[in-house]
Amino acid sequence: MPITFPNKPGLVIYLTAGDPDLGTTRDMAIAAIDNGADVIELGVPFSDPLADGPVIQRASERAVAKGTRLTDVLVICKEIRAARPQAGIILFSYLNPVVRLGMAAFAKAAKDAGADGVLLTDMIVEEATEYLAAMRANDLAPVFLAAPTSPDERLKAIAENSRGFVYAISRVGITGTQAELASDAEQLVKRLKQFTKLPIALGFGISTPAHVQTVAGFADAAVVGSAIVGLVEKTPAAEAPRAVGDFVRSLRKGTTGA
Ligand SMILES: O=P(O)(O)OC[C@@H](O)[C@@H](O)c1c[nH]c2ccccc12
Repeated sequence: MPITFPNKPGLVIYLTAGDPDLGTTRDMAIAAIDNGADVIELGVPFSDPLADGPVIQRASERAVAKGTRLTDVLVICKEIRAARPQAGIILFSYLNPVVRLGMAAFAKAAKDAGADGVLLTDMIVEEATEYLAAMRANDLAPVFLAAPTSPDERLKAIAENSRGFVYAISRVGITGTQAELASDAEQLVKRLKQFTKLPIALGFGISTPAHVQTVAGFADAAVVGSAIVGLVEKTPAAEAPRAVGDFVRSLRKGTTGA
């Protein structure tokens, strides 16, 4: 399915799959969708998550320690797809687990699992020929990350090769919550808009309803990761889906979304 953002602004929710366990991740994804998430980023846990701040690193460690593998994440992807046919689902991974499976096999498995798109954090657009071919062959949307430090010609390549949306990183550094949204963010979204009509989703440091409202002023969607993963960390598994659903609903307060 093509990725769409029915709500204004769009809301993308990141979950580390397998934390606290795969069944709970599935139920949290469904609760997030039912409370206004347009797109779920289903994160494949990885032992060396370079771009991640401490909250997501800890979640990844817990999920890896439980033995969560890419193939397990594909299983819950399929379950989420079956439960909520209309939602956007992006498989979110570092390159390493994907390369181990093989790019072509991964793309086919992602399609079979009902994913709409893929985001590989450490895949750079300049080296993406095989990846892009595999995405195209399986009608999957490749999403690339754009950073405030990227020069215009990189932003252009990122925008032209992304499908579904472009992920704009609000600041240089690692994932994690912060009090104020970075001032670079609006400028980056403007620069990307020169090169594409695709929706621009802004991520890194968005954790409150006020942040989401601010983002709505200049971007098409907000990505929320660490705030959700941190909530999951401190909530007993049985209560986590409801807690995530309530939090997602609160993020929408004051917006025109669901
Ligand atoms: O955690 P934050 O600051 O809310 O940012 C979203 C982010 O977590 C999610 O999209 C993400 C998780 N791991 C990443 C690695 C690279 C880029 C983005 C990500």
